Amino acid sequence: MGRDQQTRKSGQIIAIANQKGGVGKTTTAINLATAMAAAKKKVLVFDLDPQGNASTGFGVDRAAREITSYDVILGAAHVDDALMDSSVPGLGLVPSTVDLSGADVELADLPQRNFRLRESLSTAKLRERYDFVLIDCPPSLSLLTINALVAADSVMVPLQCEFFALEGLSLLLKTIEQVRASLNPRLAINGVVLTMFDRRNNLSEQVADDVRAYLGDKVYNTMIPRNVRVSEAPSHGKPALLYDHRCSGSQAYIKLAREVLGRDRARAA
Ligand SMILES: Nc1ncnc2c1ncn2[C@@H]1O[C@H](COP(=O)(O)OP(=O)(O)OP(=O)(O)O)[C@@H](O)[C@H]1O
Repeated sequence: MGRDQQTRKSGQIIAIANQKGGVGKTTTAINLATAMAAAKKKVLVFDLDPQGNASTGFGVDRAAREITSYDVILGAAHVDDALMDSSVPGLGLVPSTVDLSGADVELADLPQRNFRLRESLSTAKLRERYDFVLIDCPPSLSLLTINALVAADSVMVPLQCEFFALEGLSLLLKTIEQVRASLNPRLAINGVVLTMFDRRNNLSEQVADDVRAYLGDKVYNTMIPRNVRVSEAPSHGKPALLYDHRCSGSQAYIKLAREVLGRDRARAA
């Protein structure tokens, strides 16, 4: 048994969230999970986005997604019934399909509607079985995202280095605060990851400086560069780390995983 498995009581559930679309949530879920698995961690990616891009990005064909996160969150299936092996050793996946887009309306009428995911994950004892569970959230502050924030120990926020980045962030931080106050007091901010950073663009630098001035050490030192290999990888059904592990994007996700694991060890100690 590894040293940090002896010292840490339980695995961490991390919601990867930002209500803004296209900021790198799915790309971060796929590649951070892969880099963690390469570091010998047991990782589960829970696809909670009806677009199902995390599932596609791991090469899971839509036709193969029989039991999905939709069934799990509505309580119609156990996590283990939906669990699939991904193309990465040691990395499991709960896939999603477009069915999940109807879940918000269905959840609204159910008892304990904010706690459905927490209940399903704890029934499956995922904290005892995995070092990390990464939940890929949809681009909204819907009941799905609230369920993820209620189930999680912490939130990781990918933030695209562009002009309106900070505007959306304050709404997200307010939502996290509300969830902490009423539904999940232990919810922490795991960290903010700056994505699609473009060194040649002054605006990218400016946004990164502003975010660091505003959030201090909540922001990871590692920035994910804009890199065409990262955007090509999903169409090959592979994480960027398997598609081209030497590209700058893959290397950045390996660095980010080291930083996340280092912070996790420090927290556990
Ligand atoms: N570092 C990067 N370099 C180049 N392209 C990237 C990078 N990160 C993400 N992309 C591309 O940007 C687009 C949006 O990324 P992604 O799907 O990860 O964002 P998202 O926040 O999950 O989106 P949504 O909100 O729609 O779920 C995708 O086409 C992805 O391939």
